[in-house]
Amino acid sequence: MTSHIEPFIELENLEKVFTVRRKAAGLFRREKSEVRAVDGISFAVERGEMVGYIGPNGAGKSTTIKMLTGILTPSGGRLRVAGIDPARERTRLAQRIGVVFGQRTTLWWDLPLKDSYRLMHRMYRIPDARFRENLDRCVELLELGELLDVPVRQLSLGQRMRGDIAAALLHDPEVLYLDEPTIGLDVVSKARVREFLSHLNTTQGTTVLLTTHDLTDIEQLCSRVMVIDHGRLMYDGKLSGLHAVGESERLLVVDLERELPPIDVPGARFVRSEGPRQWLAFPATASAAPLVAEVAAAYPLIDLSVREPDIETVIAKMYGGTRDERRESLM
Ligand SMILES: Nc1ncnc2c1ncn2[C@@H]1O[C@H](COP(=O)(O)OP(=O)(O)OP(=O)(O)O)[C@@H](O)[C@H]1O
Repeated sequence: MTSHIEPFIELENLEKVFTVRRKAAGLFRREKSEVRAVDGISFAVERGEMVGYIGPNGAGKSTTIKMLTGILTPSGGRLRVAGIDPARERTRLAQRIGVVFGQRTTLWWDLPLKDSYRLMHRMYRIPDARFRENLDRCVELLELGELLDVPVRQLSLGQRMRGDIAAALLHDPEVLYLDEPTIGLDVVSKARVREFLSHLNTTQGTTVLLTTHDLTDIEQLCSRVMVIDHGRLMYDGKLSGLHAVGESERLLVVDLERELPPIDVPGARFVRSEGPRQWLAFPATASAAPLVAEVAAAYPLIDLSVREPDIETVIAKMYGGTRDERRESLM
């Protein structure tokens, strides 16, 4: 036994290289090429942290998560989750982690929700009392009561997602990996999922690693965010710092009573207009309140809303070039 406290998740120079064979000129020739999906990533996450793991499409997020669960074996570097090497002891690790993939379900499609839970009860050998306690808590907090007898195929996306989150938590995992848990959900379902995750983190101390394209998920849930691009860690810190590095802007969408010339107020830049609606950009690090007050005082308003920059835009600004340009440079 070592006496010092180890971080709960620890990556040191982690790598994953895929070899892809592509059809080349000539009938039987195939060219081999390498994709460095994860290209030397190091970070440590303490127990109880809730961390956002973000980046553009193809950045290497899912590949990292697959290595953290033991589904994929690293090509290089070192990896530990709760002191366990995931690829070598995948089954032992499975007892301690929960995984939710927003784009695919771990539930049995044709079975009522509660039957999927019963199967998990047996698969994970969860003690009866513990299972019942966890299920009751999830049913209450995720409002699953009326859905337990419904076959999974008949659930809406938001209901299924809540069902999947409960499924990942029945065996009391110490760490939860969430890959796009709010993708495709309506505003109300997103809010419910976020509220639940925040509650889980504060009451159970569950360590959470969250991959998402929705900046609001990160803003509302994570005190720390890591950005990866081209398989490398580009940023690790507070979300506000990311905005500053990316020099990103938020948008104020203004609905005027009638079509008017571009709004001119200090601290904001006119972007475009469409009839009586105008879009103004202002620094993401600035508060919207003074700007809203200025616009409201000087213009006949019907409505106002603030749009957050999406992560892809922030990242594109951080490293220059558009997403498509970066994607092209990958090929
Ligand atoms: N099994 C595989 N074989 C070959 N290449 C792969 C494989 N899995 C992933 N890749 C490649 O590795 C890179 C990283 O992919 P990954 O799925 O980890 O990205 P991501 O950040 O999760 O993207 P997204 O947001 O689109 O899900 C991409 O270039 C992808 O094409």
